Amino acid sequence: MEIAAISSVSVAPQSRRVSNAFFRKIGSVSSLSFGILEKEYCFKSTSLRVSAAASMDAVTADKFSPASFLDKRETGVLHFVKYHGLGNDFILVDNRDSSEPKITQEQAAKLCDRNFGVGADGVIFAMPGVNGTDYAMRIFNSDGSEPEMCGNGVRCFARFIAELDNLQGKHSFTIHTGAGLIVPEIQDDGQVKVDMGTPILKAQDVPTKLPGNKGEAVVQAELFVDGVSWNVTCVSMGNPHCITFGKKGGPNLKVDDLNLPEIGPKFEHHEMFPARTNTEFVEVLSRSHLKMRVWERGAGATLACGTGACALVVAAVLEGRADRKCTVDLPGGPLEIEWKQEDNHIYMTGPAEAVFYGSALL
Ligand SMILES: N[C@H](CCC[C@H](N)C(=O)O)C(=O)O
Repeated sequence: MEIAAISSVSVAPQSRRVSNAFFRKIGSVSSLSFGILEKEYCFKSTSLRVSAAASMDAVTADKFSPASFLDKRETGVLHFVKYHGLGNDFILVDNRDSSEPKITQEQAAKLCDRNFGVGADGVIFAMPGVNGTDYAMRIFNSDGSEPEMCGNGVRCFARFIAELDNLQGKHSFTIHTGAGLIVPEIQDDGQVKVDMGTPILKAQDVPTKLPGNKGEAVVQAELFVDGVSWNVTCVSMGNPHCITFGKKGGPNLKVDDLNLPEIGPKFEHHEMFPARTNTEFVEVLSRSHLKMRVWERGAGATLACGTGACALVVAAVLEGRADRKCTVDLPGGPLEIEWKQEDNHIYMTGPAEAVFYGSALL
């Protein structure tokens, strides 16, 4: 499959400038004059043309609007904006004109490839609202599978919409997702606070085949992985999570010592999780400070997982290890999580940042 050219220009600080002329040309993907570096790379059955403009003269970035860039409709070209939430990174697509994703799950997987594509943990589509919500969000993981929800992704989604609509300051949106209604609110300081809804604890709704052992919930239950017994608690945030603080009868986890690529897939594909699972390995630093590493369903080891951070606070409270308001340290940075007693909703607060605008030939 011809993956094709990827042209990207960093949305850089004010000091650097990008050219609308550059973006006008992207559609034709013609070789641009002046300082174009165009190389042909052939990898087995695929070939990839990468063209990257060197410096261009131009207007300042603040006169450049994402909407104008994303407005282009060349066939076979996908314009996107790359975002990340604590290093959990996504290709964001303005899909507000259709309820069908602009690209297939297979194309998404290829775009997420960090060598042959743009590189990302997933592709997120901003789509028209459903049943009166402002918008709808769909996401494809980097393996092409479609999860119900993404916490870091929905913070990026909120910032993406604000940029597209040139909104400044505090704004909140109602978003229809596979996990139901999700409401992110952009704070004055640029952080995004998200009402992530309520945790789902009923075993069969996580889903897990482990039997409920605390009412219908699975709390500190035994899970055998490769003959080793782990204590696990299972929580859904619309997507399934298996949370462990360590092996049965063993010492508390030191998450930095874990070999995630070795152990992660064994949890992800475990027979007790019919829809696979995200797995959070957690270290308790205090009753309000937790540290985690995550192996994500459909994405592997990521630098952060927002739904996972929410799920692990629920698990820590259920296991009596933590209070309802915690700072969760992820490899990419901290998230503030609160599981409110009064409404049973979980609130997550954290950053989301744009990195660059790009166009990919499909
Ligand atoms: N891989 C996850 C979806 C992304 C979740 C994560 N990136 C987050 O921030 O919540 C799944 O298949 O359920």
